[in-house]
Amino acid sequence: MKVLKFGGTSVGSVESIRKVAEILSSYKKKEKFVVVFSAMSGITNLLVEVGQKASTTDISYQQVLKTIEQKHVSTAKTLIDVKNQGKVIAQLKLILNELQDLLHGVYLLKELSPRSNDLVLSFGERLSSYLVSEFLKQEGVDVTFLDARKVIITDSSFGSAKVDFKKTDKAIKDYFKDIKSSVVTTGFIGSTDKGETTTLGRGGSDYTASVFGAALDSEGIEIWTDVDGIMTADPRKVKRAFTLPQVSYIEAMEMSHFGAKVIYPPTLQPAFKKRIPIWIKNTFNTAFEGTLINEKTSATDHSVKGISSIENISMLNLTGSGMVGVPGVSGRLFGALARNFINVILITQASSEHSICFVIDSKESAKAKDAVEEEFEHEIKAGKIDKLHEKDNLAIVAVVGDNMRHTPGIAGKLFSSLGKNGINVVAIAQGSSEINLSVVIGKEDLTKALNVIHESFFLSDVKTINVFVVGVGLIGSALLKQLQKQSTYLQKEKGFKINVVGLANSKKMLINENGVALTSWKEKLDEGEKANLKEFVKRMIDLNLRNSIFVDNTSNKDVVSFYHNILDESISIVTPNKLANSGLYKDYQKLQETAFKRGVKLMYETNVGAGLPVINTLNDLKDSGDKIIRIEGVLSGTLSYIFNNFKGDKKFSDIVKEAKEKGFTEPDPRDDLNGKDVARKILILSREAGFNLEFDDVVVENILPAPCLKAKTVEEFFVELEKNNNVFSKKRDEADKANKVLRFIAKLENGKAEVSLQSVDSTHPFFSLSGSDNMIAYTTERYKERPLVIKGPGAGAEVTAAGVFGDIIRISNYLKG
Ligand SMILES: NC(=O)C1=CN([C@@H]2O[C@H](COP(=O)(O)OP(=O)(O)OC[C@H]3O[C@@H](n4cnc5c(N)ncnc54)[C@H](O)[C@@H]3O)[C@@H](O)[C@H]2O)C=CC1
Ligand SMILES: N[C@@H](CC=O)C(=O)O
Ligand code: NA
Repeated sequence: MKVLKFGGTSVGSVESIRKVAEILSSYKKKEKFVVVFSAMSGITNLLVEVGQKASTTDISYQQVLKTIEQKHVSTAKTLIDVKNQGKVIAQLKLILNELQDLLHGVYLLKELSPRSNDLVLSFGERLSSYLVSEFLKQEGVDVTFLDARKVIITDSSFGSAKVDFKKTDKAIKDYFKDIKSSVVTTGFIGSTDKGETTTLGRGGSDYTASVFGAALDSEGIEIWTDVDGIMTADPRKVKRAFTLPQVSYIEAMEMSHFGAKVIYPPTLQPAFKKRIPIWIKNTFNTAFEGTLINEKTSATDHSVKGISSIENISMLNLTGSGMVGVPGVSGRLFGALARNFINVILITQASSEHSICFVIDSKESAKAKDAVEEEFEHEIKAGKIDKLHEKDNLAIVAVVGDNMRHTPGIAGKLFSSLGKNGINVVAIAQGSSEINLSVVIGKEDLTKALNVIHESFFLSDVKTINVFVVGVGLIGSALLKQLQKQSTYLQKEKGFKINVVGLANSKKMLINENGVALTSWKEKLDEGEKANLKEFVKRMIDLNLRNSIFVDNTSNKDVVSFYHNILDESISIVTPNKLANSGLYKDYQKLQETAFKRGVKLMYETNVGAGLPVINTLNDLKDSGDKIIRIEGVLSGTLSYIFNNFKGDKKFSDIVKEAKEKGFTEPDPRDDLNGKDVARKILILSREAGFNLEFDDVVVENILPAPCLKAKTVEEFFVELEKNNNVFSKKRDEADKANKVLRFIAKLENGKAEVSLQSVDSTHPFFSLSGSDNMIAYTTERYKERPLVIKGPGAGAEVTAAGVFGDIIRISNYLKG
């Protein structure tokens, strides 16, 4: 015979009771069943309140009682046909009168003993079960009502009474001998030998179902609730959590120990013991198959089955030299906690024996501290043991699964995914059963940790990368376009989804945790709020999303001033902006160190040669042990374009304008022409090559006449440049006479960097450059005779955005791995 149990929400309203009847109607023809009901949702809380009020002579208990009465009577009026209503309501009133008399007694006595409290609470199940049983009969389901107090025999520990299985099993079996119909019974309650009403404690109705199931050797128990079953993680924190079709008894125990509200597994122990399968089903989604809990997890199932968590915990640490090698310290410690009824959630002790850590509910930390310090009073006075050290605002995350046993790599995966997201692990515990691995972390990191772990273990197919983009000008907007175009490919082929969470330019900003639609980002940003960089960065940090990347597509100094803080918060950075790496050497070094310390990435391939692999190549050479002898290059797309096209047929100023229109120049083209942009690039390459240079160490030849430099705006600059065209044609003519061309060349040799305009002849490798090509030649110990050369377009929106995109992909691969 099957045993079913419906929780409070399933009998909480007329509509849900109708659903229950529908579900049970489908059983009636097939087989008999036992069905256990909880109190209507909200009623148990009202019963607690009404008892409290009566015992403190608060006469408003009568109002609460009225509310309880109304809820049941009005439900009966709607559900029960007129011809039966009188009888059913009279019976409900009879039960309610008994409650009223009881509360009157409590009111007079000004006392609510645990015994009378249990009696008060019992009315919730008695009322709901009776009412639903009458409705079922009316709907043609053949049931008999049984007050479970007649068969569930307990001791007298009121509040959480222990079932006497011998007597209970016999009573249940005896009762069912003569019963021809299905049976409706009350969850949560039992009675002592002497007939005193008791309650079974937390999750009591599940327990009732389990007790019946075990006594009747049931073929299965169905727990009907308002969710689809046991999920991989708390769906309020992990949006992509999903229902597990099957878990083992042990997995169910481990998972819901940490706060899963679906079931309270200790109450299912009697059923576990008899290996009775249990289904968790949703009253409001009957088509869904729910979760089956049975003996064994399939060998092919995920190694990690679920992730559970508990919040608001504190960690206490008992330390002291007097503990090492002294037996009995832990016995005394945990004895003191037990005597004070403090539940210990997790324990760790390092093999140095110098300290014992334990984790408890934060609410109990003051009590625990007192208890332990009292226990070790003498040792503390003698300086052998220190006072308890307390750490609050913590959370526990645990991964659980039968198949974790003997599967190497789980801990590695867990810790590396946490580490890459900057989540600090405060303590670790794994039982030798290997089916639960718990980590203690800061409470503020809980949601991030759950999502990171969930993605690592369950969604290895697609990982979310959260991107915050500042600067949506030429490069930024080209990047967004590329991101949008590649989105499907990246999800399908690379296994990550790039979620653009934040967007900002100098006027507006926008943050949307679910991702900004890249087809309409411009309109969305226009409707956004006023830009405030500090606030933007703060919100990004506060959101604390997993796998976050900050992308700076500006040429702005203020944005750079946030880099350190961003990296320190374990957020990676990608940028084409050269200012961070060409500022003071100590700042450059600090950023590198912070990124390394936090396990995140700072990537800037586009700082030199736009999308060309200039910086990555240099790092590969260096990392593989090569030594850089000389770096020589045309490092400016703008200057390359200008001099490649300055052949006498066009004015110099017009070619500069063309370079700007083609998107090669810096926002202010003077940054290119004054040699500064190239100086920054050779400085960055020098630093990457291992030289500790400052910007002022780079010898720069400026080719711009003073009036051009002084001009206040870019427009004014062009006016001045036009006036000075002859300065440039003169240089060109001189070179031409010698069969040479002008090239703006950067060089690093013997630790010295310089940039200058040179005339080169046809034997020089830079002679034949065209378009906006950059060319970089690395002469190294391994590439000594002929240098390693990188050549190609070194400026422009598409190639630069592609380089930024490449860095984002590299970081995504790293975070994913
Ligand atoms: N154009 C090219 O070929 C290459 C450019 N780069 C670099 O790429 C970066 C971007 O260049 P472009 O897109 O051409 O510049 P742009 O002037 O077109 O765009 C700059 C963007 O940054 C925003 N911005 C500026 N200050 C800001 C602030 N304080 N807060 C928020 N947003 C701010 C602007 O509103 C704009 O959206 C520069 O650092 C440049 O050196 C690097 C390699 C090649
Ligand atoms: N303005 C720069 C763009 C790339 O850094 C250039 O012209 O090279
Ligand atoms: Na590059």
